[in-house]
Amino acid sequence: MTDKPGVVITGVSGRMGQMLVREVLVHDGLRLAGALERPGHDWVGHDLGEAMGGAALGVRVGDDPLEAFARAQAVIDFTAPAATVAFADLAAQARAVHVIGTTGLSDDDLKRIHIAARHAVIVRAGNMSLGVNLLTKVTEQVARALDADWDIEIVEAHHNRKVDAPSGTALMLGEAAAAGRGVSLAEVSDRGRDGMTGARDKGAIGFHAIRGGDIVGEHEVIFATGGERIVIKHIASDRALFARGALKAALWGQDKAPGEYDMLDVLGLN
Ligand SMILES: NC(=O)C1=CN([C@@H]2O[C@H](COP(=O)(O)OP(=O)(O)OC[C@H]3O[C@@H](n4cnc5c(N)ncnc54)[C@H](OP(=O)(O)O)[C@@H]3O)[C@@H](O)[C@H]2O)C=CC1
Ligand SMILES: O=C(O)C1=N[C@H](C(=O)O)C[C@H](O)C1
Repeated sequence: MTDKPGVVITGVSGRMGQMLVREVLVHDGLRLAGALERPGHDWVGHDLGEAMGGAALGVRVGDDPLEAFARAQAVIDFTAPAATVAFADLAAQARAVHVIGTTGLSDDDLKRIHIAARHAVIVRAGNMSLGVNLLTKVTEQVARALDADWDIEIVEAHHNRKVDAPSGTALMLGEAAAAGRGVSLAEVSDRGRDGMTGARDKGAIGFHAIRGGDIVGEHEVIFATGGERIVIKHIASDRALFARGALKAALWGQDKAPGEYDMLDVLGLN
């Protein structure tokens, strides 16, 4: 059926890029409209299916985002901050829904994404899974119920290829805990202690990152006080759940007004 919204996948040779291809090919409501890699990448000009080591798909890997976005209704983007910011401008020009999974974005990057969202729908989340998004709601509620005698620490674990820390998910959970406590995360955040740090600051929200092997993604929020501890944990064991969340967002965004949205909007948890 050609009237299904067409999706372009950026960074298509990446861990998430390839997972997104597999998931969109079996999706009932979306079709694969294009695949992109950066200019000079080995896959550019080759059939996507063959580049992935399988049968030909009849989709050639391109390196021209504007040309690809013009033929699509959605762009799904799990790449790197510099690429994502450039894609946000181009997706907005093409009026395509831009689903952003990329993490490690700076405040300047977020400002540029915010500007692009004046003209198109952008759905951005550091984690596209239902479980983690639900966990942010739970974290916010628990933090609201407890006072600053309860120390909050967030521990995340990922594979050894991950380039940013804390993870986007850890930051989402930190924001949720700070919102529940009625404070600004920027003011209380304490990242990766080392050396003679002194005693813990009351009210701090601590972040710790483990990197090793092929860990897909694990996040723990610890609320600790004298004599007791509450630990809330999410374990992702399959990247397909992030890809499925992103495809859900691409479809959800089709009839929305331009603006910035997140997975809580898509999942109806807001
Ligand atoms: N929100 C969520 O639910 C999730 C988010 N992520 C995030 O998604 C991002 C990607 O993760 P992952 O797939 O593991 O990473 P990979 O490194 O496996 O893939 C990234 C892909 O993006 C490409 N890329 C990087 N820079 C550019 C550029 N300037 N132009 C075009 N393509 C570019 C890379 O190409 P090259 O190899 O040539 O550099 C690569 O193909 C990370 O930020 C990660 O944190 C991951 C999982 C879930
Ligand atoms: O880089 C990854 O792999 C992941 N990144 C996201 C993050 O930074 O939180 C989501 C997931 O945990 C996997």
